This record gives sequence, C-alpha cells and structure tokens, in this order.
Amino acid sequence: MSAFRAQPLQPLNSGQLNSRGTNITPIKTVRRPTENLPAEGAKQHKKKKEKLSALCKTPPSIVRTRNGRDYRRGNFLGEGGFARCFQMKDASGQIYAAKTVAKASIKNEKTKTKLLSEIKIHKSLKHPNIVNFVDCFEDDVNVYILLEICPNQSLMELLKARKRVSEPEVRFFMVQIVGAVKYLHSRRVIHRDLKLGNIFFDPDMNLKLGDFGLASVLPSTDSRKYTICGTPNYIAPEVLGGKHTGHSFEVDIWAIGIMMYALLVGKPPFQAKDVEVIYERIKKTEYYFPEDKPISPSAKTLIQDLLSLNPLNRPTIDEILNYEWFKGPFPDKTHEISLSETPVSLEQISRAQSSINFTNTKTNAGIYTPRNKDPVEILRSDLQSEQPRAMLPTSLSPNDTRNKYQEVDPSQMGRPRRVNFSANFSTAIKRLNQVCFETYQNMRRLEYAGKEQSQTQEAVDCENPTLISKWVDYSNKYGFSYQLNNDDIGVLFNDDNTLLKLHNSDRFLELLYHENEGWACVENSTSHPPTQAKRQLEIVDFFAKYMNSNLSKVSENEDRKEIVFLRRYTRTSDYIMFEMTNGNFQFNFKDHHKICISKSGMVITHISPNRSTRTLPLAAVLRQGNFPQEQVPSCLEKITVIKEAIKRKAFKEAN
Ligand SMILES: Nc1ncnc2c1ncn2[C@@H]1O[C@H](COP(=O)(O)OP(=O)(O)OP(=O)(O)O)[C@@H](O)[C@H]1O
Repeated sequence: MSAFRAQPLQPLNSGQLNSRGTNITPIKTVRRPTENLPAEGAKQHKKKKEKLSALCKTPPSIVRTRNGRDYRRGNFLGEGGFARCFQMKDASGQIYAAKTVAKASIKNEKTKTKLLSEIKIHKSLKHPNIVNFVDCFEDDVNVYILLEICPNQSLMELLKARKRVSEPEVRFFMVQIVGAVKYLHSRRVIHRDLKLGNIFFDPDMNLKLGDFGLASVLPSTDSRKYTICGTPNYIAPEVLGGKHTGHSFEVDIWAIGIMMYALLVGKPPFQAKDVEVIYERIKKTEYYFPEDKPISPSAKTLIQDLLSLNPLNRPTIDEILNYEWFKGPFPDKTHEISLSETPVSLEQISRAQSSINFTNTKTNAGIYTPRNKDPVEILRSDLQSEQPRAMLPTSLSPNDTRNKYQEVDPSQMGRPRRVNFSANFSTAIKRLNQVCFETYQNMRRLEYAGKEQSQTQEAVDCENPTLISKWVDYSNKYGFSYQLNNDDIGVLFNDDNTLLKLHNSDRFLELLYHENEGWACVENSTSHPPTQAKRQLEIVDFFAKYMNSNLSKVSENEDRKEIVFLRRYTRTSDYIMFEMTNGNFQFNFKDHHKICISKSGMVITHISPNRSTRTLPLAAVLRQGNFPQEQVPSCLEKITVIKEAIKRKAFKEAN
C-alpha cells in the first residue's frame, strides 16, 4: 500500500483557543457511554451513528510525515466518541499511540476549533502524570496526534475488571491525579472531562491523564466558563446552571470526587438509567454510601467535601492531600496485579512506610511539600542525589531554552501597578534576538576598531551592572532560581512564569505568559498574595533559604538601580549564559571568572573568583587585550566565546 504524505497542522491563532466560551455545546451524552455504568444506563446513549470516530478508517500501514519521518502502524488500541487510537512505531522501534481523527468528522468549524484547541493545549503540557504529546501531523484522510503509549488501559477498565478498588490503591491514584490536575490549574487549564476513562496507565503503571478535548485555558484565575460540557456522570452542578452561574477550576475538583467515589464504591454516585435523572440528582447532590460497600469514615469525609454543591466549599487542589484519609496505608507503587485483582497485604503497610511512600509519590507527581520537611533539606538532598550541576545536559536544546524564555519591556518594570504587554511569543523571541543582534554588532564593531588603532587608551571605570550572584538550576522539578546582587530573588518556573521577590520591600512581581494577551507583569504584596501565587512564593522562599545557607555570592551587593529579571539562560559545558531583561549578558565560566556585557555591548564587567568586580568600556579592554591589574585568564578568547554565543542567539529562528 502506498504511503500517504502527512503534513504539519496549520498553526492556531490565539483567538481560537477560548472561542468555546460563548458557545453552548450540547452535553456530551455520547462520549464514552460506558462511563455511565451500569450497562443499562449506557445503552440508552449508545447511538453508534452519532460516533464521529466511526468515520475514522484504519490508517495506511506506513504514515510518512513531511519531514521524512516514517511511522509504521500497529494494532488498534481503542476508540472514543471522536477518535480511534492505533499503535505507531518509528524507525528506532519506539512505539507511540496515534490518536487518529478522520478529517470527514471535522467538517464544521466548531469541531475543527475543538481539535485545534485540544492539540494546542496538550502540546503545551509536560508533567509525569499527563500523557506526553509527541507530535501531530495529517494525511489526506486523517489527523494524527502522536502520544506516549499507555499500554495498560485506563482506570475505567481497571474498575470494570475489579468491581471495586481498595483504599490504599485509590490513595495512590489520587496523589497522581492531584499532581496532574494541580499542574493544569497552575497553568490556568481546566480539564473539564476528568473521568476514569481518560486516565491511563503507562508501562510502569503510573497514571497519565489524557484527552484534552474539552480543556480550556482561563484568561485569568477569576474568570469563568459558560459552556455546558462534560460526561453526564461527572458533570458538576454549577455546569448544569449553564449561562447563569458559570464554572471554573472547581469542576475538576468535583470530578475527582466522583472518581474517588466510583473507585471505592464501584459505580459513580449519581448513576441512573436516565440522563435527566442523573442531572436532577447532581443538582441536589443526592447520593448515598451503600452499606454493603463499606468505606472508611475519613474517605467519606473527603468525598463529601469534594462533592460540595457550592464550588467554593470544595477543597482546592492544594488542600486535598492534607485530608486525614491520606494518612492511611499507602503503597509504594501500583503493581500490575492491580489490573485484575486486589493486591494482598496493602492494609498492612506500616505508618512509617506509608508516610515515606506518600511523600515519594507526591514528589514524583511534582507536588512540593514544604511543611513535611525542611525545604533546605529537601533541596540539598535532591541536588546531591541528582548532582544536577554535573549531570545536566551539557547544552540545552533549543526547546529547553525557548521554554525558559521570558519577555518584558524593561522600561515598564518599575511601575507599581499592573502593566500588560501585548507581545505574542514569537514577537517576543524576535525582540530578544534583536537585543542579541545589536549587542553582537557593537562588539564586532569595537573589535575591528581596536585592531585598527594601535595606541592604548585609558580605561575609565563605569558603573557596575546588576548581576546574578547565586543560582540553582532545579528545572528538572520547579525551575531556575537566582539571586541578584541587589538581593532580589527570582524563580523562572518551569511553567514559563517568573516570580521576583524584591528585597527590603513586601512587594513581588509576577511575569505571566498568557496565550491571548502575551506577557503581563503583575505587582502584588507578599502580605496579600493572590491564591495562585502563594505556592510560587513558597517556592521562592524555599530557594532563598537554600541559596542563603548553601551558596556563596559571586559578587558584592549593590543597591537596586532598576528592576531586572532573568529572561533566558543557556548552559554549555564551558559556561552558563544569562540574558537579562535590561539587555545585559552575563557569562559564568567554568574557571570561576564571570564576564558581563552591558549597554548593548559597549561595556564589560569582570568578576573574579574572589568577587572583585571591575566595569570598563569594552573598547578599552579590547585595545589593551585584558583588564588592567586583575588579569582575566584568556580574556580575549572569553570575549570571542561571548560574542559567538550572542551571535548564535541573534540569528536563531523565532520559532
Ligand atoms: N496514550 C494512549 N495510549 C494507549 N491507548 C490510548 C491512548 N490514548 C487513547 N487511547 C485509546 O484510545 C481511546 C480513545 O482515546 P480518547 O479517549 O482520547 O478519544 P476521544 O474520542 O477523544 O474520547 P472521548 O470519547 O472520551 O472524547 C481510549 O479510550 C483508549 O482506549
């Protein structure tokens, strides 16, 4: 069979992402009907002809992408209301799941917008408990979303096979689910279709949340959505209020409550044959705990709170794991036997062991627990065990650096009020590259001028720039933290946002990236931080404590002359390069000498290993071949390395 030529999808424009907000889409009574257990209830909605996935034909045996990559189609994996999923193997033998959507099923604008939104949101996510998005392409008949393969099916199949699941197992599941949802909410993403059938097992039996077909990014934490959507058994009461009430992150908390109940009791709490009856029960939170399926009182308490009618009475995602129920027996992992039967002796796991397992599971799910342990201890042991400085890749891939990128307008940064920037991501990258270009051009000009003039000129000292005096690369977990020589402390978080805590002030600045609005800088007080920022502030304090007690400064303190953020960093085997929002470039070399290029390439600063700092016109240093008095080893070579590194950034593609 001839291979189809697949092409990359058209890029989304930002307006498409939230367009669903004003449309009322019908409640999805046909999605994964088996979620509405038991079977009689499901049959009512099982109208085969309505399933768009039925339009999806088996893909060709070889799918070839435009950039010449071949994927060999393998077995059929499963089917939802919208897509069919097949195994795909690449040339190296790596197997993926290809969620395949027939183009015939995306004829109308709404379906197209939904698919593009799913792709855009899913692509932006990276978390150990979220199905990894690998690639996306299309051929004449299908759109393929290439995903990490989850060969052990979903929680729905597990429940079907097991009928009920034990409390220790559900505790473990809950932590992984909470980790994934916490990550989504921190990025202002609401999943809106959390259900057992959308939570898969990877080869190691870790849970992976998938299907972002109904996910939505909220423009701000206090905005609301009005589209009625979801899967009947999991819909929160405020969603049924539709246009009038609106809904937000709490719908996911509700769905977590439904899943917890379903796993422990064996069926969802509002289960009925008729969907209308389900909705009536949901609106009145009419459910009960069957006596013949006993569950612990602390489990009931958590379920009751999660299923609070008033969304504001539900625990936040950060509060769920503080419930008493999580103090019960906690396994070290999910074992494969769980797919078919209850593992023995889970109830016998000791308190001490359970506590260790709970903490480890939280850590693996990206959940930071400062109250459980001294943060400095956690960080120290993590850094020691992972040896990140030695073990991190010698250079960051373009993607890595791109993700670390932040863009602001430096002239606006000092204003003590909310400022919005309207730059999209690629414009922002271009702007950053423009700064590199100007600096590179000036350095090159000075270099030529220096070669032509033989006499030496007097070196006049200039003002020292703002420098990074300490840093911790913890981007494998939280982000990159740094302390400036004005004592401000910042963290460039892995979710692309930055928080800068100003020293000798109770103010802090958040640099947030938003899909539609571009970059925004928000100033707040540490005494009344917005809820979303609380956690990040804790992490900044966590780093601050670590850096203060473990790292020595590379330069002496300076008063704050301006507000400066780190906007991008690059690590190689020879140096780490910092690009700051004021256009400065700092290079920390392996031999502990640091050089900063500022004023668009006109000024150079040397910080010696013993912290003595000198700032001179670059022209003077180039003409003399080095700094006077305190000589920099291989000074001109270092300047060339810097110039070349800045040049590479200047000519880098914006996307
Ligand atoms: N990463 C994966 N690994 C293995 N199988 C998968 C994966 N993702 C999806 N599947 C299989 O494909 C089926 C359909 O996927 P998915 O639920 O994402 O599609 P959908 O049509 O959007 O579903 P829904 O009807 O819930 O909207 C799943 O039920 C599952 O059997």
